[in-house]
Amino acid sequence: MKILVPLNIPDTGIDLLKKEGLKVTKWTKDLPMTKEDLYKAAAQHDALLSTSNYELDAEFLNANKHLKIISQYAAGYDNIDIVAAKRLGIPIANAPNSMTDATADIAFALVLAVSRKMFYMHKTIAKDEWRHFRPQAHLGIELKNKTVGVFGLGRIGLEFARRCKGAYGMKVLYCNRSTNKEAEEELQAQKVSFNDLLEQSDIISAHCALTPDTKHKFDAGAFKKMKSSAIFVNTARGQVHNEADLIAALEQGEIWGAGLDVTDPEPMKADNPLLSMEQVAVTPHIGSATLEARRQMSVFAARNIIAFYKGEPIPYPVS
Ligand SMILES: NC(=O)C1=CN([C@@H]2O[C@H](COP(=O)(O)OP(=O)(O)OC[C@H]3O[C@@H](n4cnc5c(N)ncnc54)[C@H](OP(=O)(O)O)[C@@H]3O)[C@@H](O)[C@H]2O)C=CC1
Ligand SMILES: O=C(O)C(=O)CO
Repeated sequence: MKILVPLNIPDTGIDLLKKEGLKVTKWTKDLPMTKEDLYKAAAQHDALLSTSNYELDAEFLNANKHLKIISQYAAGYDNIDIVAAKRLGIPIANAPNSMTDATADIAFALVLAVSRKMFYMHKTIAKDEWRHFRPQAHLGIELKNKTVGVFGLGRIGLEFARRCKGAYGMKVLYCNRSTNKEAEEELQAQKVSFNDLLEQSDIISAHCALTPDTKHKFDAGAFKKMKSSAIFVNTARGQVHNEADLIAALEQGEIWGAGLDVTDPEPMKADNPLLSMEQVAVTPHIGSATLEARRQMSVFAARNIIAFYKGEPIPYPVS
C-alpha cells in the first residue's frame, strides 16, 4: 500500500509505516502542496495521512474514490467532508489525545496572557514606551476563585478545566450535549445550559469540534449575555466564534478580553484590529505545537493506517 503524507510531519509515525512494509511519499517542502499537486499525488497513492490545512471536500473525495483510508494528523477533522467519505466508503480516522495537554496548556496560557495584558505590554517595550512606574496604568485582573465555563468539555476541555481548578481553585461549569461524569466527580464540574454558561462564567473557553451546530455559536447575542468582565478563549476552531461580532463586543466593552489560538480566516491578516487591542492575545494555531505532541500525532495517525492494512480495528475511527 502506498501512503501519501502531504506535509513535512515528524518521522515517528512514518518510521512505523515503513517498518510494516508500507511505501511512504512525504512532502518535505515548507509550503503545503498546491491543490493541483495534491490531486495528482493522491491519484498515485492508496491512502492519505492528511493534515487539517487541506480541504478534503466532496470534489476531492469523488476524484479520489480509490483511497482506502484517510488518517488525519489532527484531532479536528472539519476539513474533511465526512458524509461524502461515508457515501464513497472511504474510512476516516484521526489522532485525538495526542495533543490534549499541549492544547490545554495554550488555552490556559491565553487566559493568563489576557488577564494580565501580556502580549500588549510586551509590545510597549518594543515601542520604547516603558518609561516609569505607573500605579494605575494597564491593570489586569486576578483569576483566583473565579468561575470558568467550558464549552465542549471533552478531552482538551477536561485538561484545561483541571488546570483552572488546580491552579486557581476555579468553579467549573460546562456545556455539552452529554454528561461528563469524570469531570463532575473529579472537579465538581456542573453541567449548565449555554445561556447559564454565558451569564455565570468569568472565563469561557471553547473546546468543541467545529460542526454546523457549533459554527458561530459565540456571536453578538452570546457576547451580549456574557459578563462585561469576562474573558473569551477559543483554541477549538476559528469559526466557533464570529470574528466581526467578537471585535465589536470587545470594542463596546461587552466582554473584557479574548485569547485566540484559532481565527477566521487562518492565517489572520497582520492588520486585524484584534492584534492591537490591549486585552487580546492571539497565537497562530499552535495548540499542538510541542515536540511531544507533534511526534505523537504522527504515531497515532500512522497507527490507524497500519491497523487498516492489517485488517485490525482502526484505533481512532471518525464516525
Ligand atoms: N488549537 C489547536 O491546535 C487544536 C485544536 N483542536 C480542536 O479542539 C477540538 C476538541 O478536541 P478534543 O477535546 O480532543 O475533542 P473531544 O471530542 O474530546 O471534545 C469535544 C467536546 O465538545 C462537545 N461538543 C460537541 N458538539 C457540541 C455542541 N453542539 N454543544 C456542546 N458541546 C459540544 C462534546 O461533547 P458532547 O458530544 O457531549 O456534546 C465533547 O465533549 C477539536 O475538534 C479541534 O477542533 C484540537 C487539537 C489542537
Ligand atoms: O489537532 C487539531 O485539531 C489541530 O487543530 C492541530 O493540531
